Amino acid sequence: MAASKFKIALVQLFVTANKSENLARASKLISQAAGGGANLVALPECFNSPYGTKYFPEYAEKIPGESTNMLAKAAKDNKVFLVGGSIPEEDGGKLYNTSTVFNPEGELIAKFRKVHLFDIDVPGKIRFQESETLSPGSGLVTFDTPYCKVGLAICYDIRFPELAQIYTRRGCKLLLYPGAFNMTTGPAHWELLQRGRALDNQLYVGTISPARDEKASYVAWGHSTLVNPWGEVVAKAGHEEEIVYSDVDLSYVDEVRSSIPTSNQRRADIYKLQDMSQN
Ligand SMILES: NC(=O)CCC(=O)C(=O)O
Repeated sequence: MAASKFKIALVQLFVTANKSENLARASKLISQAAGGGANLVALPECFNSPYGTKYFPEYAEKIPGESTNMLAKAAKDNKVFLVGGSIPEEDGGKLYNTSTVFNPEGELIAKFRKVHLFDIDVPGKIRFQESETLSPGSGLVTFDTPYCKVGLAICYDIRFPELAQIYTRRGCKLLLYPGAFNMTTGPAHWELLQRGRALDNQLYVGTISPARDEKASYVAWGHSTLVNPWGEVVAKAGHEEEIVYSDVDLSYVDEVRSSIPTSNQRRADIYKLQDMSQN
């Protein structure tokens, strides 16, 4: 029988422009998280490089490559499920924002390329166009653990509720979003979006941000968070480097879903959600 509780660690890594330093720090914090009892450890979006369109080509790697080799080893050495945040990936002359997941044997069990690119223009505040250098992924990705099925997406993807609904339909009880919101949208939307996805779908939602670096060209909001199926924040980081731990109680997902059974109350006669993804 599947365990109904497990411990998650959200590693809010301080990311610099030095890739080797980022990999070494990430590896150290993964070991620390495992030592703290985590069964599943997750890193932030762009954990190996600064977040910015000009950096993606410079730091992009093949998969497997230097960064994912480190992740595979860290997962195996520490016997944890490891969600490797994301890295800029190069494949076939295109660049992607890609998340990889490793099991406790160090095997790659999932690879997700950010589906919705972060292209926004908030006048006088922030303009960011990921599509200047990145291409979007074209598939949705879940992975199995002995605890539950987990749905994976990256940052801006959290703004698209259909994606979270499809993962829920596929049986996920936890959604993870490595992400790097900023000082404009972070305070306004970061927690609200997570609580919205968690409440709509009655599951756990975890987000993992880099720590805030005021000197970086893109200043991340921080505040890596875990929200429960009732829509409550159960663990939340500040903005500095830290590891946030929390228990994920899967029986609570079942309890909330049976108390307020929205998934059985949909009106398929008047609207429907269609899963077009091949994976
Ligand atoms: N890295 C991202 O996708 C940032 C998304 C973001 O900040 C938002 O407001 O959405």
